[in-house]
Amino acid sequence: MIETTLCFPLRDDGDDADDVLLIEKRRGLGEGWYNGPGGKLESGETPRDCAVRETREEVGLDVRDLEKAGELTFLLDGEGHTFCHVYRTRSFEGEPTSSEEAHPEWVPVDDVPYDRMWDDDHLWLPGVLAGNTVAGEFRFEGGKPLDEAAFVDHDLEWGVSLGNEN
Ligand SMILES: Nc1[nH]c(=O)nc2c1ncn2[C@H]1C[C@H](O)[C@@H](COP(=O)(O)OP(=O)(O)OP(=O)(O)O)O1
Repeated sequence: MIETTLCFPLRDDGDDADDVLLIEKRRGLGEGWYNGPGGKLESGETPRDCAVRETREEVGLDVRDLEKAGELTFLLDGEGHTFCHVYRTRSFEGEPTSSEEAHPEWVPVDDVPYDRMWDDDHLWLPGVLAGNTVAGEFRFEGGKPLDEAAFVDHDLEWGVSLGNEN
């Protein structure tokens, strides 16, 4: 199974609500859709280090103090395809900048474009952005690539204890 990360930087919008930093993905899996910065673990890398590296590479933001918010398993035709570690943070330095991989955009958490994201995101991302923790399994069918397969069903567990060691 491919091991991946997603990181959701949050900032106070100055009006008692939050913005989240999303990217419009410019290439690879999920191209053209919005998501958090993130990607595949390199060999020997911890998930947390991967989330920090990918966020720096994709949007030029140095994130710190990542809080583990979710563990998601994506199955394709009954087999494990991707395991994804999800983080959020309010601690970062720098200004988001576009790269070849991603175009960043601060978006109000109540205005996340779920219609332009993976079909599973509206099920778990609102809770993650509200501070909850989640473990989820999402089943896709129809063959590779995953972003052309159909999302068929899922199981979710909220308020899970994820520890902070990875
Ligand atoms: N169903 C799904 N819902 C979701 O929100 N994110 C998903 C997802 N399935 C995969 N992802 C995320 C995990 C990971 O951050 C990203 C895919 O990883 P990568 O960006 O590394 O993939 P790429 O094919 O672009 O890889 P590279 O060619 O190495 O850049 O998509």
